[in-house]
Amino acid sequence: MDSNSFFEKIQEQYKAELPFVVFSRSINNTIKCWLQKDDELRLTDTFSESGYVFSPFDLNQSSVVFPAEHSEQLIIKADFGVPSNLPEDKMALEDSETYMQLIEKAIHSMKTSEMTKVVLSRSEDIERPKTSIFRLYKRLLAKYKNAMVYCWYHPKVGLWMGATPELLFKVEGAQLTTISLAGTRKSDVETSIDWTPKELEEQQIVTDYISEQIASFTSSKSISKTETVKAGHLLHLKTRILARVQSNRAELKPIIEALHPTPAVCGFPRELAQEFILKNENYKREYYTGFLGEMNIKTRSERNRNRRNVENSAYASYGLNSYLYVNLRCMKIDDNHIKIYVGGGITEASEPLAEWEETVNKSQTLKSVIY
Ligand SMILES: C=C(O[C@H]1C=CC=C(C(=O)O)[C@@H]1O)C(=O)O
Repeated sequence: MDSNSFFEKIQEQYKAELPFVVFSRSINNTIKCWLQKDDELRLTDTFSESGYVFSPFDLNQSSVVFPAEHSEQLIIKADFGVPSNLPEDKMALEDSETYMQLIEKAIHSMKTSEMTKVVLSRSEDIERPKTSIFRLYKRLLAKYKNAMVYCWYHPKVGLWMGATPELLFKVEGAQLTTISLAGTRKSDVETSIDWTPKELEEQQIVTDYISEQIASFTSSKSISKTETVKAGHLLHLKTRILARVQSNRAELKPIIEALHPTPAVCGFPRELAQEFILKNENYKREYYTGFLGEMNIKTRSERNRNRRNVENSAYASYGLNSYLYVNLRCMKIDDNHIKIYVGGGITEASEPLAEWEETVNKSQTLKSVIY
């Protein structure tokens, strides 16, 4: 199937007001879609289905699933196109005061409580230009080749689009991979980055937390060196954590509960930070900083492929694979408006103005494809 017929098919689905998700996987250079055959809203809190899941930040709210048995899946080789020369951003018009006051409040609270990090966020409403959502999606794809670029739609929920740099985790058979991501800089600096102690500390909190959270059900853990990675025009600190899940069939729910929400989108300790967010942010994150992706996909894997004298088929096995991403750098789109969601990690060493500017930079990554 070529790219035109692929997108035409999704467009027809959208016109018929049927649920779909289209997403890129840069790792194997593909774009895939799931088209649900009816418009039923199916929810999950067990994460045991084989399907595509779309979950909110607050898991007390429901997660939507497109079950495999009710969906058609299509896949094409990615043709990301060339990013057009889009004008650089218009400044955020919003009043920065409210957001900076919220940061001050968090810093004050950290001085008087056990909380050491909290991720605060805000949304920005802009008018939707006449561009079709598929054009917007293709522009995002062209600009964010390393990200998981998605567009998700359900007629009873709405339309979300984003380009996330953050894997929540993937499970391939018994192999669990997750990352810790934090720290943000603009990537226009040519010289190597001198990350500040505040940024390094913020990212280390995430790595330590993840290691601890998975310790009780994994073995053979290995933690990579921390590196600087690019996400659009931003840079982040990233560490990769690998481990084996101690059972043949890795059930998703305990892993999700252990890792979501990570201190990269919530804070530390998790309960205190989550309470602070839900009480003080003054808006609903909905699916922003939730997670999304394919879960429990039966996949054939072959072991010992190099051993010529062994019949391969004897060594082929089926594992369940899941690829879940944190919903960052995302927006909710309706007929006339686009709501962009952005946030950043706050510690006691945070400077409110710099934190505000960081969220402005993050919203620019999305706005630069909208206008
Ligand atoms: C919460 C967001 O980013 C997180 C991921 C990477 C770096 C972050 C930071 O530098 O604060 C955040 O923890 C967001 O982009 O809305």
